Amino acid sequence: MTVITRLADFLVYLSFSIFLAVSFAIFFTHYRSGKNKTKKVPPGQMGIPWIGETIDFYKAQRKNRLFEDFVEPRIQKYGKTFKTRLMGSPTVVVNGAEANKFFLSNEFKLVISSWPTSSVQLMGKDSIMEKQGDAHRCLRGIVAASLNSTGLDALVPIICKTVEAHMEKYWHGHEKVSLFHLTKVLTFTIVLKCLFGIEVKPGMLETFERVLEGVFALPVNFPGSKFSSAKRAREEIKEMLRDVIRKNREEMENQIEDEGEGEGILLSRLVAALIRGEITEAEVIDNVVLLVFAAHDTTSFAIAMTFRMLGHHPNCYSTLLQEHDDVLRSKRPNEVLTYEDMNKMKYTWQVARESMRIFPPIFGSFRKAIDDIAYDGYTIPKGWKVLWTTYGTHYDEEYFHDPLAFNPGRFDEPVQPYAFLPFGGGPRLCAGYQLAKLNILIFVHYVVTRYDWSLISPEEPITIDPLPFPSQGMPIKISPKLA
Ligand code: HEM
Repeated sequence: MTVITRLADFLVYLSFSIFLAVSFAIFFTHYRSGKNKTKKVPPGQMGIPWIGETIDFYKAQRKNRLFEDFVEPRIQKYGKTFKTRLMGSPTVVVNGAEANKFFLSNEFKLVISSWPTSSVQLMGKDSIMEKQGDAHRCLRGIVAASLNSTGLDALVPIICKTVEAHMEKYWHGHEKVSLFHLTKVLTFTIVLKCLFGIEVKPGMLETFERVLEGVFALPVNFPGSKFSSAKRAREEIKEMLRDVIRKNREEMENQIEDEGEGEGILLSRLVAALIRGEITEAEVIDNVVLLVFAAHDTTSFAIAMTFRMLGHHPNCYSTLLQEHDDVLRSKRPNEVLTYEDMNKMKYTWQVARESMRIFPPIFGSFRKAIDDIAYDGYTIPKGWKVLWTTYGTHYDEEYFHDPLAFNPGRFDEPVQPYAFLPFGGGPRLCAGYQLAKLNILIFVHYVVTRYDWSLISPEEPITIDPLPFPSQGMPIKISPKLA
């Protein structure tokens, strides 16, 4: 056989293979789309290819009107379950207590949490938010052991001392402070120092903030982009944490025979699990980073909104003040608060919950269908995303009478499960909600018992980037109370 004949055979063979591959691809695409056509997917608009309705979504988000400008008009048009396309993914937005219960409690069975590529790269693929099944259970167990009532009992005096030192440094001698900026500094210190035993050094908060700025940015790593700056900041944090973890490990290994596992703070528990071989060093690092982010902007926004609502509702403020004066009277001078004191702050917690109902720190979050899901008479195809929202129930008359009115007393009565969910629900319920509660109650106690205060800009707009925040940092006027 000549070279030419061989070449001709080869070309025939190649053409035939290409023909088969193309036919198979066409058949497969038709079969799939035919299969999808038989499924009744929820109503809604998918918008233009790939981009879908992402621009409308972002525009509404920037104005902090995601619910009013994006979700609500579509609910009016299509109902509580509707489809759209966001950031390249077909997505079904679901609203209502039943939907929240269905999707949040079926985590790992029908859906898994699904974060944008940039979030995963910056938080780390080994963080709890990316873990499923047993790996998730293992990490959650470690976090929960530090943040259950025994762990928190020990944390209360430490948090009190941290708040006192913070006020001495940043409030004392000032007539005006930026409440939101300072609570960010405080919650950052509480997480780093109280949970991880890490001293906050100058510039650290700024480095963490640079990472946060890239969490929802396009994952393009060119010089000058938000994402590449965030990646560099993430590397710095990794180096810093690696040193802290290795030092901690060395200390614990040297004491391990006499003193057993850790001293109770979260980092010690993570390092103890590392020593036992249950988790890796990368997992410790990624989870410290994740916990700092999960804790700090959310809690500071919840605190800021609690003060905003107190500023707007003087009657609620008087009731709350009475509660704290009573707690103060039950203590000796300079005696710190205890975990039991938190139970005496019932009204304060109602005020904070009502503030989080109206201003939830987290809008909702994305899940991904791991199988075709039958829901509400529709099929959500495998691979599609599902977005559950806090606003979908928080602002719904069906669950909260006169939903836009601020009424902490509504929490006198139990709320329908999965209707009030600033902390999410199901297996991924916020692992730190008890700590967030302590932070809020303790901080409110110190401010209202030590200072008279008023909002400087009561109608300050709320912006989102990527989480909500008061656009002017929430300036307040303060003056120390006379003893
Ligand atoms: C007011 C403050 C806070 C709010 C509103 C909040 C809200 C939330 C929400 C809505 C989720 C669920 C996300 C989802 O379903 O995808 C979540 C998860 C989580 N939160 Fe919080 N959070 C707060 C404070 C904290 C604090 C103080 C910590 C820890 C120190 C923390 C640690 C976590 C962790 C580790 C998860 C992931 C749980 C998992 O995947 O199993 N959060 N949070």
